[in-house]
Amino acid sequence: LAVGQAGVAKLLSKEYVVVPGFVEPALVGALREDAEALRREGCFVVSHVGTRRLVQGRVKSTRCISDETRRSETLWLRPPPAPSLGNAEARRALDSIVRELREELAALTGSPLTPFVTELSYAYYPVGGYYRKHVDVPKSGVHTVGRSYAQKREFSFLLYLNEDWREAHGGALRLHGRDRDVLPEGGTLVVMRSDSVEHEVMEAQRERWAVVGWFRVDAHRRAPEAVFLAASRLERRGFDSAAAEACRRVARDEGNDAPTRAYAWIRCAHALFDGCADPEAAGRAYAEALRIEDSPTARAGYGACVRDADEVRAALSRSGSARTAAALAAMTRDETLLPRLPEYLADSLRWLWQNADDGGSAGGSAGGGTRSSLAIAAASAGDGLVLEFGVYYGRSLRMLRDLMPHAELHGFDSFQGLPEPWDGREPAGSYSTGGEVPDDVPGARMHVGWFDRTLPPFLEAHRGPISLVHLDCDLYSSTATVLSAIGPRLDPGAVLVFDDFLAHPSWRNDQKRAFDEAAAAFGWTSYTVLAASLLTKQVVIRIDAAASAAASAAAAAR
Ligand SMILES: O=C(O)CCC(=O)C(=O)O
Ligand SMILES: [Fe+2]
Repeated sequence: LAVGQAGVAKLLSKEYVVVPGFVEPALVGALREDAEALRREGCFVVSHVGTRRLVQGRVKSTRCISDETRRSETLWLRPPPAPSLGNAEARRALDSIVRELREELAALTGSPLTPFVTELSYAYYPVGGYYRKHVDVPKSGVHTVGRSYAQKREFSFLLYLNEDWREAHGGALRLHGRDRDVLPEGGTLVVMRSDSVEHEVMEAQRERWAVVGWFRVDAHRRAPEAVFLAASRLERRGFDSAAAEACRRVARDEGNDAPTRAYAWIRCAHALFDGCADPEAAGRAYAEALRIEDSPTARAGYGACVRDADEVRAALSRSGSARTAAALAAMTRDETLLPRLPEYLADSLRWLWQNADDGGSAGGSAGGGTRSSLAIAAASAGDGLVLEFGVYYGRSLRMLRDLMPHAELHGFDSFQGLPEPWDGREPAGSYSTGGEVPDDVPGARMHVGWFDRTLPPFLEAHRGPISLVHLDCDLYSSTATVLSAIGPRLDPGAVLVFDDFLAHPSWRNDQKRAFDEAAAAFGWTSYTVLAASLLTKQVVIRIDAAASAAASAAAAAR
């Protein structure tokens, strides 16, 4: 299942490539049936033409239904249709094909195709349907809007779903200026450059079905290929040794400029520290970064890796960033440092000193990271259900899998990103995977959708105790939704890992507020902060006392 080196070479030189038999007939048939079923359910809409574009800072829309240009119907597959409709398994298979295709094209063309914003749809052309000559994106460099940042379509791809298509059926894809008509025969893949290949769908004499999609690039940041690949590997896989190695290669490449190399060392260190649990190697990578250029991030990271207390102090005190100063204060318990910190950091630290079981340096509050927080949580948790809210590409879920190989693991995510903007920092839609659901966490079950829809039926069906909950969903509202649903099911000993609890300006109004409200509602009169990190903002809390289940249920009902 690959376009292959030769195919990609063709794509680069001719701007298009045709790959017959790219997908096997069984899957083509399943997708075709899925599309037909979804159309019977009324999911398709009449296809539009035109764009919404930013022109001199204003949105200019030419989107409309134009019979002159196009007669067809579309069903967008991002976000995905409800899994109960059609054949969701076939759609999942399509998702992984599209993902692999994107990764292959990114690797072999060097285009930084972003995983976040692949567009994907089913297209249906009735008898008499057509799409007149057009290019999929104007060359002028304007970008469609409605996304968190501008991304341009780079490659268009088509996968046809029709059995035994003959020339007499019409409906060919005509590639203008290239003297080529492609019959929409089932399993045939076409990839073309979105901004240059003029094409047309000739009038179909038979119903015509296709998968149509676009891979996009971030138009503002065309990184060098290797840096992109390393970064995207980190984004998806997060913290494994291959990611560390990819970053190390970029860092050692003398052809890259100093900021790129320093950045790559820092990301390499991050992968080593958090994924490979190898602080010594991470410390060396941070030191390499510091040799290239001094930065608070590298200093803070270095400080979190080295063992020698004096060295840690030296690294942190020279970093010049408020957060590392706070980490230093946390380590040394030096209250005289508090007045020099921004109020939200001083406030975070005071809270920590009041609540942590060892008085504040819990879990090395200089900076534990996701892995060490989860490891501390896993060590304390029982053997009931383990739930993660906010899965993204699944990197922390993979860590949980490693740490708790026998636990029953469940991941919850809409895979459509944040439902609302967070704290002015992350726009709505951040952390979307474009609907991609990670399928490589062994034994983990995924629950796709908004928490308030997926959680109640889940809790109905899973009556056993809940031992560990990883709340990586940022928002007050999402965290509150989860805690109010699972609160009645948390017994003493249950462990909560919050990913963004502490040490950001609105911390008292985000996850902390959701926790305080749940503690009041469910009678968590006593709890222990097992670990906290002023650098990475995580907090691990074990509930030590809870009102009886009946009382909590009553509290939930109030
Ligand atoms: O279905 C095809 O062959 C081409 C469709 C197309 O050009 C488009 O949707 O932009
Ligand atoms: Fe097109």
